[in-house]
Formats: sequence, structure tokens, C-alpha cells
Amino acid sequence: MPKKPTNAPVQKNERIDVTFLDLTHEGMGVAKVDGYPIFVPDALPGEEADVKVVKTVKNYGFGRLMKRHVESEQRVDPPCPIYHWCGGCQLQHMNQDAQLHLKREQVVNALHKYMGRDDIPVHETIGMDEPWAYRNKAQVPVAERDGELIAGFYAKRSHHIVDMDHCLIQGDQNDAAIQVVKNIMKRYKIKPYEEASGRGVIRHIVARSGRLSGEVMVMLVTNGEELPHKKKIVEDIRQEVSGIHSIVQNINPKKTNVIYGERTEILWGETYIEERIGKLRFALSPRSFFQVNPVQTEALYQKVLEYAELRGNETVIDAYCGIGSISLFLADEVKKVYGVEVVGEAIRDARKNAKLNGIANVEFSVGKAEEVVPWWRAALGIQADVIVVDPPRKGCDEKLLQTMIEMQPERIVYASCNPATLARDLRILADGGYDVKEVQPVDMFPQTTHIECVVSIRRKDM
Ligand SMILES: C[S@@+](CC[C@H](N)C(=O)[O-])C[C@H]1O[C@@H](n2cnc3c(N)ncnc32)[C@H](O)[C@@H]1O
Repeated sequence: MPKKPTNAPVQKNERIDVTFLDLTHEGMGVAKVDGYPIFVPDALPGEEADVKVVKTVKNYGFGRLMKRHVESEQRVDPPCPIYHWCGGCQLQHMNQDAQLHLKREQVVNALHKYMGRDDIPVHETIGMDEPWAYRNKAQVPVAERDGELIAGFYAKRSHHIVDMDHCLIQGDQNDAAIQVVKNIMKRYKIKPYEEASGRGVIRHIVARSGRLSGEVMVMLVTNGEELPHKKKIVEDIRQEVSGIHSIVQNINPKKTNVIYGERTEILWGETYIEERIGKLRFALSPRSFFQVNPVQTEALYQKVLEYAELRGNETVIDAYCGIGSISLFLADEVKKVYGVEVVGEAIRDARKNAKLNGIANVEFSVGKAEEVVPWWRAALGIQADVIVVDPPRKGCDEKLLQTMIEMQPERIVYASCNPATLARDLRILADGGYDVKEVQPVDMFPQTTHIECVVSIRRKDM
């Protein structure tokens, strides 16, 4: 008999009747046996079921749902035929209202857990009218299985590709472009990259599109310089991908899970495609970060603008500015915006975007926000009235937070894609003399557990 791990009140293969109380970030139902959590795929809060325990470790276990006794009113049939295998979405089995509610709860819980605060107003999540076909970028790994070329997202918790003909959250143009490239690879017998041996040619197919411009960029991420039948492949992509504007090759010879290599070469067309948010035009280079859901990006930026409470005479810092989209969105309403971003290519795009939109009161710098902002203050005497931060999932660097506290801007607007690091950082700002006024969650990633939010923060004496 297997040894019972400490704290586990159940054993592997045991059958138990449970009631689900919660959902994990990966969309698994959470049930508890004597306080010991058991995570079960395809189970929703409020449901009751017969579960087989499949794994136990010290502080939690996993189960498989054998029979559902009570079904949640929030449950819907997931429209995607591969939903249960593919790891791309986690919430298709939950109706839209319940998804929005769950996302708000994630934020409320993080504020409670990491800040010990239950008094900060968290608004209802702003959802999409049509929460499908919203993504403007698809990066799809390719492989060979049983002699067949497959392309799709990784299965949940694995590196096993689930072959896909159609993705319901992808924009239609990207979706079609991925299938075209997959067929072209078959036509010219281009070998996909093989993780184990490090051999093969194409690692990922990437398609990016501008929702309003209709322009499409196809990027082939290859294992080396060589791309057999390059000319024919480029010609076929030009003929077969609707809206094609740019074809690029990114070279990644390293044995790594990181998708992109350092070098990117243009094979045909422009070096960028265009996207629009509100009245602004944005040029997107192959490697620059851009929000994946342009419809909701506009809602997010409107909130940033509202929370910035601009009067026209402010100096604003936009830290983690990407291709300068927030800086440019605010520029009309202020005296000056300084943007800082660590990726040089994104800053080149930001400058190009400023010109494209005829905006002159913005200045962009390449570097780490935590190094550049203190330098702006010390060497150039820049004093911000408003600071906007939009960091990656790991949140703001503590040095940047300290600089912000020392700089004493009247208002801070924090856009975040990770409630846990957001709450951690808000606590530092609150301890540094700032009031966290309110939080607005925005559903940038329908059908997934991810959530974005914008927070209004004010200096306490204001
Ligand atoms: C969530 S994105 C936000 C981009 C932009 N505000 C937007 O709305 O598209 C975070 C950005 O921070 C950049 N970044 C990551 N670490 C950084 C750092 N230490 N300093 C400055 N930028 C950084 C990333 O390259 C990325 O462009």
C-alpha cells in the first residue's frame, strides 16, 4: 500500500463525494476534505460530485470527476471541440456573467490576502459584448506526431501539443493564416522542430493582425538560418494569406522553451503592421509587446485616462510603456509624457508611433524603469504629477516603487495583469502615503482565467 503523505486525509484511488467551493487560477474546481484541498478539472463552485483521487502530495491533491450529482447553473457547453484537452482556455464551461464575477473575486481575494484590505471598492468587471475571436496574435508550436504535422496549443499542464484546425478566441485572419502555413509546411515537407533531438526547421508559426487595418504579419520561428524552399514558401504565403502585409523569419537556435531568438529578418513586405486604438494608429514590429485584445484595450486605456484625472498641465511618466500606447493615449490631455521601456525595438516603435500620430509632447527612453526613473529625477530634475505603471506579471520593481513614493506624484494609475503582485505593490504604496481609491477589473482575456485591472491611487494629503 502506498505511504500516506503527511496531512493528506485521502489516498490515491479513493472515491469521495465532494462539494466544490472555489476555482483555481487554472480553472480547476477546489473541494476540501478536512481542510485538505483537492483540485479537479471540469468542476465548478457549487457542484457536487463523485471524485476519484488521482494524486496526493503534502498539502493538496488532485482528483478526476467520475459523476456529477449536482450541476452548477453557471455551467454551459463549451463551444470548442478540443476545449477539454487544449490548455489555451480554462473557462469555456462557465457562462459569461459567472466568468466576469469570478475575475472580480480574484481581485477582491488578492487585496484581502496580500494587503489585508476588504474596504477598497472593486467594480464589476467590464466584459466584452462578443467575447470570441478577440486575439490579435497567435503563436502556435508545431510538431510531428505519428508522421503527421500538427500545430496547436499545449495541453493543460504539459508540453504536449493539441492539434487545432480552428481557435475560437483567435481573430479570424490569424486563425486562417495558421492553417495556411501549416498546409504550406506539408506541401514542401518542412520538418517541424523536435524538442528532444533539437532537429527540425520550424518551431512556431506566429500570426499577428491589425483588427481595424486588416493587415497580417506571419512570422516563422526557425531552428536555424536555413529555411528550405524559402522563396516558394514566401510566394505561397503571399498568395494564400488574406491581408498579408509582412512575412518575417525569427531565428532561434537555442534548446529552450523561450519562443523567440534574437534575430528577426524580413522575408517580404513591411517591417510592421498597423493597429488602431481609438483615434490613434500604432505600428507593431514583429517582437514588440502589444495588448492582445484591441477592443478591451480601448476600455482599459479609457479607465487609465479617467483615473489619471488630467487637467492639461501635468507631467506624466508612463513606466513599462511598450510601444508607447498609453503615453500617446494621454498625450493630448497633458503638458508632457515621458515613457520608459526595456525593449529597444518597442521604443523605436513608440517614437515611430508618436510621429505617425503627429504627437510631439512625448519622449521615450530605453532602459529599466527602476533605473531610468530615478535617473530622470536626479539628473534631469523631472517631477511627475501623475505616474502610470503597467508592468509585466511580476509587478513593479521595488526600487521603482520607492522612487515613486519619494517623487510624491499626486496620482498614480496602476494597470496590472496579476492581482497578486498588484496587491503586494499597492501595500507598499499605501505604506508610503498613498490611498488606494478604487479598482476596475477589465476582461481582456475572455474564456481564460486571466484578468487585467486598473487602479486609482492618490497621495493621502490630496
Ligand atoms: C504589460 S506590458 C505593458 C505595455 C504597454 N503599457 C501597453 O499597454 O501595451 C509590460 C511592458 O513592460 C516591459 N518591461 C518589462 N520589464 C521592464 C522594466 N524593468 N523596465 C521597463 N520596462 C519593462 C515589457 O517589455 C513590456 O513591454
